[in-house]
Amino acid sequence: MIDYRGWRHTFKLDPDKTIDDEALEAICESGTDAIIVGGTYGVTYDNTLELMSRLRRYAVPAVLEISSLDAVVPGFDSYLIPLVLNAGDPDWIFAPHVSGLQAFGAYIHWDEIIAEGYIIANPEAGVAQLTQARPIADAAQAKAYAQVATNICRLPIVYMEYSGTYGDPVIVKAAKAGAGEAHLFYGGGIRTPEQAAEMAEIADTVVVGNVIYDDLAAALATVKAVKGTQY
Ligand SMILES: CC(C)=CCC/C(C)=C/CC/C(C)=C/CC/C(C)=C/CC/C(C)=C/CC/C(C)=C/CC/C(C)=C/COP(=O)(O)OP(=O)(O)O
Ligand SMILES: O=P(O)(O)OC[C@@H](O)CO
Ligand SMILES: [Mg+2]
Repeated sequence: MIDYRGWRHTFKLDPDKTIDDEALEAICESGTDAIIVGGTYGVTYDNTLELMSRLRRYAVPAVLEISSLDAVVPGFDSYLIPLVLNAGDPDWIFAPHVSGLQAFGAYIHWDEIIAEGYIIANPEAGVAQLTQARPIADAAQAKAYAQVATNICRLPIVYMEYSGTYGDPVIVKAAKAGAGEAHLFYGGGIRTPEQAAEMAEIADTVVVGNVIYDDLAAALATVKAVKGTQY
């Protein structure tokens, strides 16, 4: 089992976006703890395989966050399996997982599988629209969702997802309080070292995504900011 509990910083690379070799090397050699490969739309077998092959030149762990059954590619160090806890369309809670087990059950190494309880808090994000995510009303509700993840579903990871926008630290703190023994990932809208450090003081692992494609130097600066943080 990969030791995600030691991760403080990760980059999330989207197979549907373009990254040249020089930028990929800078990301992989940045000192980040792991690369997560994933995205909501446009993730295919071919673009995932291509990115995985390029990532294998580097020592940094690479894990695939599965968002489509058409893009389950062997060769990653582990597989993250999202469950969207606040999905308004219940088919996003378990239906693809049942299909996935029927399709891939014989090939699964269970010690490579890590489930994540997603709480989607940016209603504008593609993933919120796809899953028809219910809005998070307030901090108390965020805490309760996190408690559902850890105390009822026994999920090892709670993922506070603000994909595309910077989150509310009050909500993230409440999710951390509810997460208990579960490991808290925070992702969304981090563009500066200050934002990275602020969320790293609350969450166990900070995930940096879209800024990689907009401003590589800003993305790289988040690593040092997170690593210098006490929490
Ligand atoms: C041969 C081999 C390798 C075997 C492996 C076996 C294996 C692991 C099988 C899988 C079994 C299984 C249980 C599969 C389930 C797969 C599945 C399709 C689950 C559904 C996942 C799900 C709920 C997806 C919805 C979207 C989602 C939560 C995506 C997560 C990533 C995410 C939120 C990205 C953010 O998107 P982004 O595009 O960055 O957003 P912006 O547009 O805002 O930037
Ligand atoms: O792309 P950003 O907004 O940095 O979010 C990171 C990650 O949480 C997306 O799933
Ligand atoms: Mg993205």
